[in-house]
Amino acid sequence: MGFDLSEPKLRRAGLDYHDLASVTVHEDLDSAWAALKPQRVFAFTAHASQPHSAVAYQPGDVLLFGPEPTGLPDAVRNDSHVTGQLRIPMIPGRRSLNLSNAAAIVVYEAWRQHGFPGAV
Ligand SMILES: C[S@@+](CC[C@H](N)C(=O)[O-])C[C@H]1O[C@@H](n2cnc3c(N)ncnc32)[C@H](O)[C@@H]1O
Repeated sequence: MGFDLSEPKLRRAGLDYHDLASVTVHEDLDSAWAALKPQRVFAFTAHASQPHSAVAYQPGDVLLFGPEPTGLPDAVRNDSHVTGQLRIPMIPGRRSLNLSNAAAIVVYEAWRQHGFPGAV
């Protein structure tokens, strides 16, 4: 994953919201595929050409992001479970967004497409 999920750091990063998140740590990618049995997996990378907003997100979709320092390795991007590679548009000359911002943009887009269920 590329960062430490140990309790003090997670608590600090998540402020008082962290216990609202449901987090599962899988042993490795194969264990994650076995547990999730995904129909569709979107790998997010600045190297893709299709924009993240071009997809109609569905329940059960897996959104796959790379670790902060290195991004997704080629072997993961080209894993047979990955059904699409998507890019979040950026202004020219920028290499990438940080991981939390990238994840927030995509999750929010999926939530927006479904009419923000559960929002107030
Ligand atoms: C900080 S970035 C990784 C940077 C890494 N040094 C690189 O050049 O690939 C962490 C993760 O955020 C996601 N990400 C960041 N910017 C993105 C973009 N413009 N489009 C899609 N995914 C992005 C990717 O999943 C990436 O692996």
